[in-house]
Amino acid sequence: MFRNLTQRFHDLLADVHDSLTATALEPRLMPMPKTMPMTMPIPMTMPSLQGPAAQRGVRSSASTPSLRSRDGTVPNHARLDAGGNVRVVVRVRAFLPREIARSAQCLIRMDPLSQRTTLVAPGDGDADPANARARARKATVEDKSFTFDNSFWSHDTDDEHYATQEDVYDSLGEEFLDHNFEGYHTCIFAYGQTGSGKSYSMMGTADQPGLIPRTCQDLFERIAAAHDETPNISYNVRVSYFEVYNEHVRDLLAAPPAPSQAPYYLKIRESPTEGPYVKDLTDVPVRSLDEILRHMRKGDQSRTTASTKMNDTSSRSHAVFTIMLKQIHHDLDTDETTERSSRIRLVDLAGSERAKSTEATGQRLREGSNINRSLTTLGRVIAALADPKKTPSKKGPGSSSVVPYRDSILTWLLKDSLGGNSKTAMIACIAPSDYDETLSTLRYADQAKRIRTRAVVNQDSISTAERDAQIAAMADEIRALQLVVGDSRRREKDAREAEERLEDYQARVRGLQQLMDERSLVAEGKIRSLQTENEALRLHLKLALESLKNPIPVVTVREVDDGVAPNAGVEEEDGDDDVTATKKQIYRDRMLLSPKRQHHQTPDEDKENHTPKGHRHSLHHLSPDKDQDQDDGYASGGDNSDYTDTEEAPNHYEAGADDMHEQMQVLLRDLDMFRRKIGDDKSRFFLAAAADPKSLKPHHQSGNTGSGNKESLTAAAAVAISGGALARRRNPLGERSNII
Ligand SMILES: Nc1ncnc2c1ncn2[C@@H]1O[C@H](COP(=O)(O)OP(=O)(O)OP(=O)(O)O)[C@@H](O)[C@H]1O
Repeated sequence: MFRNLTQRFHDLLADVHDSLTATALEPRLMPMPKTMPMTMPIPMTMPSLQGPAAQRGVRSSASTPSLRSRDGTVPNHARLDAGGNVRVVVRVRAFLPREIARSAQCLIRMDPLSQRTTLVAPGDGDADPANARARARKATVEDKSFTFDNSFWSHDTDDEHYATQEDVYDSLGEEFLDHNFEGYHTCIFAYGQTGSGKSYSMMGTADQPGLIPRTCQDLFERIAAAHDETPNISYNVRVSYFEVYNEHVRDLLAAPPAPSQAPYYLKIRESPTEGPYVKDLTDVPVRSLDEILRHMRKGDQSRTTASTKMNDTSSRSHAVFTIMLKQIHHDLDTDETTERSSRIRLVDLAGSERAKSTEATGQRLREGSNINRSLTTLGRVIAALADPKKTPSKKGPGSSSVVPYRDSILTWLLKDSLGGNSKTAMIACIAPSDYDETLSTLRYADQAKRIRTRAVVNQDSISTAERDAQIAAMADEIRALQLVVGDSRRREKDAREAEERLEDYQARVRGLQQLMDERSLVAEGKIRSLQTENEALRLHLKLALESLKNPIPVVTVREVDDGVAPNAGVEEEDGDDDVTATKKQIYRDRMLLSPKRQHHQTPDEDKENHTPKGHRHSLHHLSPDKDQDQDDGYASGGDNSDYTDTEEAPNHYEAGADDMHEQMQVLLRDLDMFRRKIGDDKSRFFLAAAADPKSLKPHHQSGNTGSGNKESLTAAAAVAISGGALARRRNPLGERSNII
């Protein structure tokens, strides 16, 4: 009956396993590298992996074997245990030369069966100065025992339970890499006081590679093996490496800044799906072990380390090496694509330190202070996660506690790993002889054991139809984006051309504007010239009119009195027709100014003859009074002396009329000629102004404007005066208005 029950139990377990496996993971996606031949070359930098140690089995009595059995299959309970506690292992290192020198005693005991670690209180024989304080509290100091998932005894190489680097990897690293291939995020971080062996466990040395290089090697071995087994799986591996130094994030894979440049720090952002992440962090795709090891070494060299009294190469920062693994599997039977993404986070924390022990000063002291502060926050986070009920909540009793992730950069960045979607392990590194520091580390580790995380498989499956729909949607999006890009390029080109056209247009407008300005200057000059010429012409005409209105006859009264012939009284001017005309005019005036003719003189003429003062003297004979009162030679000569005989008078008048007619004919010809002359003057004047306005300018611009202009005007006036005088003389019967 018992056998039946056992059989039923096994059957039931098998059913549950099958159904869960079918719903959770595609078995073919799980690579089984240990059964596969080693196809990846093993680098020379990892000799231990090629030696006998690589061939031997796990022999650390203090560690449990990997969850993955040696035949390459993954135990089912590992797959079912998605959520779980933080896995905590403790590792004690060997004595360092300085500890041997001071005859330090090993205070650590480990039970390989129970995985119990015991810290022994320093006894009376312990003279180690590091335990002076503990010895001083002798009454309260006692042995302390803690049980962990693994207790790695790495103190004495001769001990049969000695845990090598390989043992640590096989017990912890290998199992966590299994989880990564299953699709879980994982995190392994090393914690402990300075010089306790964290960097040694995580990075190792050239001949004793630690957890990180071994994980990288195993990763690429498994990928190579999986490719050989199932070619329809493709893998994508990316790596990043950063450090948190003095509460700043530095990219360890980026080119280091020049010595003169300030260090470049990265910012932290938080995504709703991925949680906190480092913005702009270098994320390098890697295809081989060599490549990833090269990046690891490069980042390791960039890491901030310094020599302290406690450690020659003390890490002054928390270093985070991250591997992103993506597995894409296409099932040909179902035509379904499955994608798993997992993150492998390997953290080498800076060590807690006492300023007194390290004797740090200056920058080292400041680093130590920052390290301790962030580790204290880590302790509070661990405490809050380990005992949520004990942690006070801001929302009051009963509500979920607030974990102070954001109190330090380290805890903020490790938020997901410490209390979220991750399978997490802590390697608590302890020195063999420092009671107080080791006790502190063991307490941390013991608390961390109680932290539960909620790891989930990060897997997406899509059917062919969904994938086709996604591809179609993406193709549509690409087409739309191409259109947008094409459109914006076209618009950009149009805008550029329009801009060029506008510039060309503006240049032309500027040219035209300049031309207009120049022409306007020329036109202004012309206008000024014309105005000047116009003024000159006005003056010319005015003088001509004045002259016409006030003719200046040259009369010598005495000669007339002396009975000289009509022409005798006129002053001679050589070769001047006008003089001849004047003489004739004088004679005509004599003739006209006889008492008979005086009746025909118009009142206007009478008035005009009185205006210019100078002329009045020469014209006073026109007044009837003057004719009677004064003997000016015209009246007496004309009326009384020459024609006393009334019978001879008509003949004399007839002869005079004939003479006058003849004189009038002459005068009319002269008048006609004068008109033409005036017309010529006028036309010449305007033609000259129109053809070349500047030609008239010198009168104004030559600097002797006064004299030049005067001369010109005088000449014009002279012409006008003479012409006007002639016209006036030749137009005694009111034809003045027709002259010009
Ligand atoms: N298991 C071990 N076996 C042999 N040597 C070890 C072991 N662990 C640590 N050491 C040695 O101890 C010294 C200090 O180790 P390590 O530098 O790893 O300490 P750490 O905890 O990283 O210190 P820090 O926090 O100051 O960086 C190194 O010389 C290292 O080689």
